Order: sequence, then structure tokens, then C-alpha cells
Amino acid sequence: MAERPSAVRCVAVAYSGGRDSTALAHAAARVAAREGWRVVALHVHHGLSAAADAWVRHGAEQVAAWQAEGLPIDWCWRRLAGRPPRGDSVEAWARAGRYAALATMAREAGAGVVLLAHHRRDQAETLLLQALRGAGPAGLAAMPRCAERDGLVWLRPWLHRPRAALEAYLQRHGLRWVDDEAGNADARFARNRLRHQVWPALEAAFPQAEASLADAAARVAQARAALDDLAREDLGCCQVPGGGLRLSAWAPLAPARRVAALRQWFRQAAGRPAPASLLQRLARELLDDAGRPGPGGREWPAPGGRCRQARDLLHWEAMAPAASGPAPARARRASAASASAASGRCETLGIRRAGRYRPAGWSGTLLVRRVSGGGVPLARLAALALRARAGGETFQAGPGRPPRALKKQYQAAGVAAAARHGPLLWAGADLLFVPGLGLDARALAAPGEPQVALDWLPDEAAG
Ligand SMILES: Nc1ncnc2c1ncn2[C@@H]1O[C@H](COP(=O)(O)OP(=O)(O)OP(=O)(O)O)[C@@H](O)[C@H]1O
Repeated sequence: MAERPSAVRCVAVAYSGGRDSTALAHAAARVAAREGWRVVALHVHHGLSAAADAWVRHGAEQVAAWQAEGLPIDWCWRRLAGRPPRGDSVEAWARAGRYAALATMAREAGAGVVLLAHHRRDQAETLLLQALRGAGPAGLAAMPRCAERDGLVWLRPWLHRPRAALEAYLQRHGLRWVDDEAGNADARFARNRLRHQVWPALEAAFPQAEASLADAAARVAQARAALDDLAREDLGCCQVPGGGLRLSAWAPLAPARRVAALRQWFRQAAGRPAPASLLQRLARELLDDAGRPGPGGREWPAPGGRCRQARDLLHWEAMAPAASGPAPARARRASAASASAASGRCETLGIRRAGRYRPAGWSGTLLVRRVSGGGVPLARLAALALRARAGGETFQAGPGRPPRALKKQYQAAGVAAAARHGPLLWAGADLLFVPGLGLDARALAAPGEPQVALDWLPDEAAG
């Protein structure tokens, strides 16, 4: 039999202890027993509910009971640190922390795939909630069955399965689960209101609601993929090397395609989705009444930075995020990044694949090579800021070594002054790469993550 890729030898299941992920963890462990894999059940304690300690105990006991039955399943859990910042959405904070913790645990366990227990009812609810928020195609496509993120494959194997099928599975195998009764009843959360106040009436009036809404989401997902392709093609015709958007090439597009190309451009440049209001403003304000690019020198603030028009080009300028929390190293890095930004020399570059890149404003070529170890995660290059040294930056030369001032690192490594020219590469407040020194050890990818090595070739050496 052909050797299985190592990524599937250990499969992780995001296991809340609730009904759906209990069924999924059990089913995955049974398949793993047949196929000779291992499963690791990953649980996140959000530190938000008084009952969360009991859920951890339940999970550990359940997994031990499955082990005693001979199922190849391990248990791993982590507690999130901190609290949601004042005024922020508790749900969004918990979701972001949960996915980050799941990714870390999966990598540590050597799993390349993480299974999530969402099913067809969850998908139908997601579509409705997105519609009620006024979402566009990206939101209405609801949850993808499969996504690659942080070097992991996130899979929802039961996304097309009716909720009733999961209930039948639980009954058939006599499985027990925990209910987050307080959390599920909390009417502050939109999903709970939908579940308790709307869904029973909806299903009584439209018995096919679950299936039809999930189908609709799948169709929107297809349409969205096609629109994204078109937007990428359009963008390809108006983007310049270095990432800027050439407005004279963008202006002749039909209005809806202009917005789609802008959305695509922003996502690539800023590494996050554009707020709908920003897209509307840009689409309205970038062109004058005659449909020509307006005068340059204008800027539009945006989350994480700003869009700036310089004559015929629209650029993205990333700003260092405000340091969250007391970590002094982070604060130092952030202030170095903003000092660097303040020095005025900042270009942006979005890299999605290996190749040679010539960023505008710098005399040289950035060489990006796929490597299997010792590289930086490719995903971190999606929105790079290229800056000159501004003083105050620190660089960590190797894992386990202390970060030290860049100047000291150059001296220690004996890098000649001439070889120090070139841009520092930043992702947000994190320094990734320094010409002459290489990758900062804090930016190194985890084993198995898609990663690349970087080299800066000044023009005389670029060839
Ligand atoms: N605390 C958690 N730890 C690990 N995985 C989780 C956690 N909460 C949710 N998940 C994963 O995300 C999926 C969807 O989350 P959701 O909040 O809908 O689940 P739940 O209602 O808490 O639990 P379940 O889906 O198991 O009934 C879960 O099925 C599970 O795979």
C-alpha cells in the first residue's frame, strides 16, 4: 500500500465536549483504529465560564474511557490567557483565541489536519446570521468544508450532514456529552436568539429550511469563487510590481468589477478583508466626475494602516499595531516599527508564492524560495511592510538566543556596512527579515508549515 502522507497519521479533533464534537471525536477514533492512525482530541478552556473546569474534567475522563475501550485517541487541552478587551466582542475574542490554541496544540501533536464538528444546521444558521448582518458573498458562502490556514488543514467532514444524523449516532453509541446550558441560553448572543426564538418557527413553517439554506450557502460559495477569480484577473491587469494599484488601468473597469478588484487588492495588500464602507469610499473618491483618477496625495485610514494615493498609484501602508499587553519586547518591536514608519520610507509587498520580487523604491531583488525547514511561514508574507532601519530594532539570531539590538547583531556577525543596505521586512509589529542577517528566529515556521527562505540581492548582485 502507498505510504500515507505524514499529515494524516495523526488527526486532531476540536473537541468541546458538546454533542457534535463528542460524536465526531468518537467516529474519528473508530476510523483511526481501522486505518492505523491516531486521533488527538483538542480542547480549549476559554476561561470565561464557571463550568469550564468541569468540561475539562469531562473531556479528560471521556477520552480515558475511549482509550480503555482500545480506541487510539489522546487528550490535550489549553486554557486561554487574558480576557476580552473592554468593548470587544466576547465571541470574536473567544473564537480567535480558540483557533490559535487549536493550531498550536495540533502542531505540537504532529497533526496536519484539524476536524471541526459543524453540521448542516450550523451551516444554515451561519447563512441566516450573515444575511441578517447584511453580509456580501464572502459571508453568505458561510463556512468552507475545507480550508488551509496556519499551515494546517481545517476540515468540517460533517458540514453536509443533517443534525438529526448526529443525534442518531450519539444514541446508537450511547455517548454522553456536556451542555453549556448557561452559554446556550444567553440571549446576548445572536446565534442563541436564532436557535431558540427563530429556528423552531422557521422549521415548522419550512420543514426543508436546514437543507435549502445549506444548499444556498454552497451555491454562493461557488459563485464567490468565480467572482474572486475574475477579480484576481482584473487586478492582475492593474497591479504594479511592489503591490500598488495603477488607477489609470483600474478606472476603465465596469463599476462592480472596480469594487471587486479593489476588494481583492486590499485583501492582498493588507492581509485582511476590506471594510465595506472603505471600499465604497474608495470606489467613489478615487475617480473624478469624468471617471479619471483624482489628484494624488490623498489617504484613507483603514484597520491596520492606510490607503494612500500617490499620483496614478494606490498604495497600502501598514502601521504597527498598538502593543497589546505589557510584554516589553513586543512594545520595543512595535515602537521600532512605528519609528521606522515615521522615517517615511515604507513600501508594501504582498507575497503569495516563491519567486523574485523587485519592490518599488529599493535597488535590489527579494528572492523567495520554498524550503522544508528553517523558513518563515509563507502566510506571513501576505502583507509585508518594507522599511529602512530606524534604530531601536531588535533581532533574534537563533532559537533560544536573546533578541539583541540590530547594530550589535551586525557587528557580532561581521556584516560589512555595504551588505547592510536593503529593506527590513515587517509583518505588522514583527520583524521577519534583515538583509545580511537573515530571518529573525521569532518568525520561524513550525515543522510541516508551508514556508520559504528569503534572500536580499542588492542590484549589483541580483544578476
Ligand atoms: N472549547 C472548545 N474546544 C475545542 N473545540 C471547540 C470548542 N468549542 C468549539 N469547538 C469546535 O468548534 C465546533 C463548533 O463550535 P460550537 O460552538 O458550535 O460547538 P459547541 O456547541 O460548543 O459544541 P459541539 O459542536 O461539540 O456540540 C465544535 O463542534 C468543535 O469542533
